Amino acid sequence: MAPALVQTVVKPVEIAKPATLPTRAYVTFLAGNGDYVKGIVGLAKGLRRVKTAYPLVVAVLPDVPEEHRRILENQGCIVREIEPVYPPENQTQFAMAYYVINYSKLRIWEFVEYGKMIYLDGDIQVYDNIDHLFDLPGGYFYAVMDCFCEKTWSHTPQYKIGYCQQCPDKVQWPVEMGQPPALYFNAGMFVFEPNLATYDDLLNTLKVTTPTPFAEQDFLNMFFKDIYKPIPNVYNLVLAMLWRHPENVELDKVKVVHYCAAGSKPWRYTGREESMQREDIKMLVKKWWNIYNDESLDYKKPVVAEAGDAEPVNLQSFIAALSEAGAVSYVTTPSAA
Ligand SMILES: O=c1ccn([C@@H]2O[C@H](COP(=O)(O)OP(=O)(O)O)[C@@H](O)[C@H]2O)c(=O)[nH]1
Ligand SMILES: OC[C@H]1O[C@H](O[C@@H]2[C@@H](O)[C@H](O)[C@@H](O)[C@H](O)[C@@H]2O)[C@H](O)[C@@H](O)[C@H]1O
Ligand SMILES: [Mn+2]
Repeated sequence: MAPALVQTVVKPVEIAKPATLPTRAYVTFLAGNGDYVKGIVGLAKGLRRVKTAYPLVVAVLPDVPEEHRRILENQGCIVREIEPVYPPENQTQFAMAYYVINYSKLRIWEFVEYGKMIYLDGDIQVYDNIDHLFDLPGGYFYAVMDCFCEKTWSHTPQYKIGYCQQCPDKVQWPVEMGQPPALYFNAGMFVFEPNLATYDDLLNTLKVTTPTPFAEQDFLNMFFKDIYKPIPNVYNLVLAMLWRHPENVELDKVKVVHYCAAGSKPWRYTGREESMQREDIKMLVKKWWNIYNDESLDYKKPVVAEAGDAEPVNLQSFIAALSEAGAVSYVTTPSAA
């Protein structure tokens, strides 16, 4: 006798709604049609290598060519165009002339579809998973303390007296110079919460703030001074630390490397600049290239099964599985035959 026709009545299963976790993402910034796009491809592959659970958003200025945007999308990045942000008219000598474009980073506070983001410069590589930083308590600005010992700081009083926050006891801050500088972070990596009110406040404050040599890094340090919380150097190794404060670096524990020292950008590395022949620098540049060239780390678009090519489902085992889940009660009806 033909098996009784099974008429299934599928009850909607009450699926507990997950608590609305804030959406999270890494975000970086790309300007121009030059070779920084390689930095961001390397970053995207590096994040995949450490199996991050979150996407990488790339805020691109209008001058980033279509071809570069395609390259980044093909590496699984979410490409978002932003408008440039310029500081007020000024005569400032930036530490690097191109720093003026870095103010455009401020647009990322407008990405409010994300509850929490980790910003990473395009010349950064992530060698260990740092997703746990998204669980840091809200309401603060987290970043790693910078170093004042490179020539790029020669315009500052701290450089002139040899004071650095990385070794505050080596050269005491003289009483006659007032308060030592507030803790100062490197703006190549930070954990922040996009927020429209903060965004408006940032842009309005920028309009009335005289630009200074480290451009948006100085500005962000001033703006977030009261809620800035330092996090360990392992989350943003400013390369100069290797020769300026080796006592503060345990290279095998470093999770994030920031290729910001002059001549250290891996995709432009020639080894000619000062300190660039160091064995640790050569090792870190090679490490970056190994990831950049590793095709197994390229993005693979998820295959979406077309309706036609779905595997035939064994209805009985499917129903049995549903009934086990209590989702289905079915009534047998006399067979048609
Ligand atoms: O021509 C440029 C210069 C800078 N940047 C972006 O701005 C960030 C900050 O610049 P950079 O890292 O060169 O500053 P540094 O950390 O070396 O002072 C870079 O990492 C890139 O993400 C860019 O996309 N194109
Ligand atoms: O626009 C200003 C930039 O200032 C910072 O770079 C500097 C800073 O780290 C100095 O302390 C180093 O001496 C120097 O090498 C390095 O380039 C940020 O990394 C970058 O993202 C960006 O904010
Ligand atoms: Mn950088």
